[in-house]
Amino acid sequence: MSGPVLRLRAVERTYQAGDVTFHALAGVDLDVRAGELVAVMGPSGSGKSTLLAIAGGLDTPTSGSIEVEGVDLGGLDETAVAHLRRDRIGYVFQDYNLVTDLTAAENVALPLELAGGGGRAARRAAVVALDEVGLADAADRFPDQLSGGQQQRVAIARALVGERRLVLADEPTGALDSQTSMAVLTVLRARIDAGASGVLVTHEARYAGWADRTIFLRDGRLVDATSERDDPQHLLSQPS
Ligand SMILES: Nc1ncnc2c1ncn2[C@@H]1O[C@H](COP(=O)(O)OP(=O)(O)OP(=O)(O)O)[C@@H](O)[C@H]1O
Repeated sequence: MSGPVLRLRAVERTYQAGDVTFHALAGVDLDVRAGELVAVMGPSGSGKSTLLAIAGGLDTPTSGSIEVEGVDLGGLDETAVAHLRRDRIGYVFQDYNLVTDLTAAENVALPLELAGGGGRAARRAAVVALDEVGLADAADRFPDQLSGGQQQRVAIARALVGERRLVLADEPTGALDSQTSMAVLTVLRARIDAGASGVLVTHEARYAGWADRTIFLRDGRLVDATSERDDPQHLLSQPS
């Protein structure tokens, strides 16, 4: 397809506290193309996780539109959004979110099995996905037998197994040391270079450097963006 994999237009998310309306997101536009990784940076409370949750159909905007591979989420009922999320979108959480009593392969196969794929085909696809993240040997291990970095690589394999081409990662390196973070980002970058699209929320400029461009949120607004492969460090020192 030629259009962006993810398209946000005029996205607003407000919370009501008595008479006061709080704008967690105040009109955000964003396009992410196939093969592109966009980093999202900004101070605590600036709306990064809200943006990701809305992009992933986990939260609903107060107004504005979200399209994933040309499908407008606003035109779908709850079940259809859940299906689109399961089939098209991979979400990577800071704390991995693996099912503890399933093996690595079973964790990765889970979204395919939930989508009605046969157990064997799902298992095969899972092993291929684990191989791509360098963990084929760990297929039969349980999460508590894997290091943090290995668990996060399993989570990335699970996020991108099957037909899903959009990965939304909310501080996936937050719980990892810097060497392990590099290994996880290398895997994520390779999947993007192979044609996936990604959004990476991070607090750290050195990790944002793995993205093609960085957008910077402040008080729910996009305040600046780097061009391709710019060093995002200057955005952090930008005065309010
Ligand atoms: N359910 C909610 N009710 C009220 N306010 C909320 C709710 N969820 C988020 N917010 C507010 O929206 C704003 C944006 O939150 P969000 O979690 O998106 O920020 P963030 O940039 O991801 O922060 P951090 O870097 O600390 O994770 C915050 O001020 C937060 O308090």
